[in-house]
Amino acid sequence: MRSLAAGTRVTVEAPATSANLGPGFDCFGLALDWRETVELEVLASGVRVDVTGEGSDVLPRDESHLVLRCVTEGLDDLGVRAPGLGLRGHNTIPHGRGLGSSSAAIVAGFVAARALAGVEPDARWVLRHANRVEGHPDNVAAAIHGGFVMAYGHGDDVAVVAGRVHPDLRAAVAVPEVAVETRAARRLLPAVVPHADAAADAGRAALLVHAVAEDPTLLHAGTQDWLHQRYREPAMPDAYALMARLRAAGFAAAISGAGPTVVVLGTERDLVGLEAAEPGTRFRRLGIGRPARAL
Ligand SMILES: Nc1ncnc2c1ncn2[C@@H]1O[C@H](COP(=O)(O)OP(=O)(O)O)[C@@H](O)[C@H]1O
Ligand SMILES: N[C@@H](CCOP(=O)(O)O)C(=O)O
Repeated sequence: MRSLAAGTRVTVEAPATSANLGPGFDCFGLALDWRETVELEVLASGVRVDVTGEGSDVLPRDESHLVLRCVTEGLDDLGVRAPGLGLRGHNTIPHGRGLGSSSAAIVAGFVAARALAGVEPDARWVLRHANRVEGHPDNVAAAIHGGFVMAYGHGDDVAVVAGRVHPDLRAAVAVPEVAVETRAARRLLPAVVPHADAAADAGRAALLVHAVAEDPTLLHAGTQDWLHQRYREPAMPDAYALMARLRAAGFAAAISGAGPTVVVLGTERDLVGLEAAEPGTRFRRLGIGRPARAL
């Protein structure tokens, strides 16, 4: 196994992502223009972790840190060893809000592993590893490719197609203070759903691909879901109610990922009335995000 020289370093940036977008459960992912960076350095020995921003009060400072775990797993797979590792995380994506913080961390770790090992970037390799760690491919695929993606496959056999994004597409997110763990939100989903709901979601998912690519006027119809959001309402009643009110007012609102953030899609013009519709709520407007990359 090749050993890396102490002092080898890389900085990686990865975007926040919004998954599902209504009917695309575990398939659709949208990268947002909201990034965080992490610096990795090969040390002569030991582990050093320094974190600022989101999660800095709770994240582990040892080798169990999610980014470090992915760097180590990636290096291992590449037949490379780091005698020690230092990490400096500049975290901006809030955790457990449905904005893909864990996927950003995981993807950053695998991208960093290849850069530290001095091998060329490989999106398929990162997707395979990141999907295995995350357990669902939508956020990691969007973080790897940027823009709008459709991830598909079964288990480890995962692939992704990048969809076209209309140049005027924007997102607005309302991010609650409270976190909901993705794992907990997944446990709320039923094992069986009515055939009519599955069929309706499939139709809306197809429509959403067209709406995102060509026709933002169809975003409201295209973000309608019957398969998962309603089952998660008990874990995020306020977010669910906000989404329902926004939809009733004509906005293309959905629960972002496993929630509780509410994401609204539209052109800049479509999003103008958000604050007037929900005076107590702060919306952050975002463009579409770039792929994760070593800087
Ligand atoms: N930058 C990071 N560094 C280390 N761990 C992280 C980072 N971002 C997220 N995590 C881990 O992922 C968890 C959040 O994952 P999850 O429940 O899937 O929510 P999210 O929707 O934010 O991805 C955090 O509690 C933390 O354990
Ligand atoms: N398809 C997943 C997406 C989870 O996204 P996250 O940003 O909440 O981790 C799900 O809905 O469980």
